[in-house]
Amino acid sequence: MTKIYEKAPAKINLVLDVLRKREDGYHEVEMVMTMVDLADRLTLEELQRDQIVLASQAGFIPLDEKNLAFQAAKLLKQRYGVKKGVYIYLDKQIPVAAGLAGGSSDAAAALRGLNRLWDLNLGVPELEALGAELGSDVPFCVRGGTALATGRGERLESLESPPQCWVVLAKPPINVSTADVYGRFRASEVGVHPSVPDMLAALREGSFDRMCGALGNVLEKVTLAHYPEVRQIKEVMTRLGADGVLMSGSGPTVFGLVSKESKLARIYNGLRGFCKEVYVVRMLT
Ligand SMILES: C[C@](O)(CO)[C@H](O)COP(=O)(O)OP(=O)(O)OC[C@H]1O[C@@H](n2ccc(N)nc2=O)[C@H](O)[C@@H]1O
Ligand SMILES: Nc1ncnc2c1ncn2[C@@H]1O[C@H](COP(=O)(O)OP(=O)(O)OP(=O)(O)O)[C@@H](O)[C@H]1O
Repeated sequence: MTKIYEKAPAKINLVLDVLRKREDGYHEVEMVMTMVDLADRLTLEELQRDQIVLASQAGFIPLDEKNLAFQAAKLLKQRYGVKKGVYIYLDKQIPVAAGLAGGSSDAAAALRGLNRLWDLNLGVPELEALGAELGSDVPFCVRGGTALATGRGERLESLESPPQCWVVLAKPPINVSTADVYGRFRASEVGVHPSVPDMLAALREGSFDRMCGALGNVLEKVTLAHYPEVRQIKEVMTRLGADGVLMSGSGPTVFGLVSKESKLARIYNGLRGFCKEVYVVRMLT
């Protein structure tokens, strides 16, 4: 029996700017996103009966139609008239509702994996378009790497990888709803917007210092106002010596970019003092 394995890495937003609210309720964004090597793992196997079955060791995520990986399988079956079943095992490692696009990356991995398992022969552009039907972050998760994302997040332009560094992720024990954060966001209240051109120049030059200087996320204003613990983690990470510190996506996870390995133990131990979920990972290049 064929088994397909797919890795579903977490993403971070190096820049997240929101330009305006659109007529359709979504927001027009400009984001620079990249992948880190904290990943869920999916195993996909053909089932004898025509059914989608999802299982996971994680007790705290839905395993039915609410799961984005399940939705990805259902979408492919409907769109291409697939009469086969699939068993998907999801080894969940990415924290949930964390701003790390865990669910979106699982959906993207399911699209990639089922394209192979069911011999659908879809190209990356087609998989990205299907991904956009599942969520704004899914097309980027299909493509991977580093990209500029515009529109509601689905229009992508691949970029060079960021200069290699360590990424420390710290997630406070709260779950933040992306819809809530966008709902509370007011474009008119943003003072200074982050500079996307500056981040693009940093990546072109391969300059770690310039990348740290160009980090910015306008959703921080909303999330930090409601969750003081996110602001506190940012302050602690900065004090402990991370070179650049930012909230990812709609939060609550905060990431710190660190160039010197010798700094990591102090930052990790300092954070672990009051935050249980801390990860030290690398950027995926
Ligand atoms: C915060 C980010 O994760 C940053 O990468 C994304 O912008 C959100 O991506 P996502 O979680 O895949 O978002 P979706 O599942 O498409 O939408 C969740 C909810 O967020 C809001 N939403 C999302 C994306 C966007 N550009 N504008 C929005 O206003 C909408 O209210 C939507 O109902
Ligand atoms: N495969 C999945 N893994 C985790 N959560 C999922 C999945 N499918 C659906 N969900 C639901 O989606 C919600 C958001 O989870 P997810 O981990 O994708 O958020 P996130 O990391 O904040 O995403 P983003 O950064 O794209 O906003 C959770 O409440 C969860 O119940």
